[in-house]
Amino acid sequence: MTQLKLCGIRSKQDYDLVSQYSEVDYIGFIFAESKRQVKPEIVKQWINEDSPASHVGIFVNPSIEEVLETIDFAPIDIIQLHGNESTSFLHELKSKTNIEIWKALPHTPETIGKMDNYVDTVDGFVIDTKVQGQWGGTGIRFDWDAIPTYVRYSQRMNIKCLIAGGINPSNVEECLSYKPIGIDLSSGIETNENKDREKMNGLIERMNQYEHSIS
Ligand SMILES: O=C(O)c1ccccc1NCC(=O)[C@H](O)[C@H](O)COP(=O)(O)O
Repeated sequence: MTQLKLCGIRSKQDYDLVSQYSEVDYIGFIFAESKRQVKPEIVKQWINEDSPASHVGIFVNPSIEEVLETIDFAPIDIIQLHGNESTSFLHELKSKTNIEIWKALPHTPETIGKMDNYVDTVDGFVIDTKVQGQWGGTGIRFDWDAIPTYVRYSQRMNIKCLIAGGINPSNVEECLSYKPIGIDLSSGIETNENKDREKMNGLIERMNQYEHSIS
């Protein structure tokens, strides 16, 4: 099954809702400045460390100290970087944390070249929509005809690659038809800034329907 990451958990209620679905592989928390920003000491109280899902901490151009302090508080399995972090920063971060690091990159004609720069340093990629002045969580999709190029790249390089940006229950089957390795959603499962049970049910139902239709 396609890997599933749900991001931008803002409350214990959000966390408990998304944790109910066995299909969820990754649960993400935004530690960067955002309407979805959460504090590590609060996230620690929400996380169930026995959860089969991995917990992902999202940062934008953080300092090494900021990441270290955050993961000291919150039991984070994966660091996802959404800014302009350099490869030397990533090397240093890896040596100091020794946990999985994913680099988020906006989809542009130059993205594959950028992946080449990072591929030896990171454990995975998230390809998201480029929106001027925003780092992520925009609810806007990019041209999904590009997805197979990212899939071929990640298979060739043997590295994880999730597709993000504007995926929701209504378009998830279309997205899956491009055969991404994993997908990452935030806005598409929200109503009034909370994760929404009906949208979650719709998402999982349609993902399962798609999987059955191709099996
Ligand atoms: O979601 C945010 O507010 C955010 C802010 C700053 C950096 C990254 C952010 N989100 C990262 C994610 O992994 C989102 O899931 C991804 O961008 C997809 O979001 P959406 O288009 O809303 O589904």
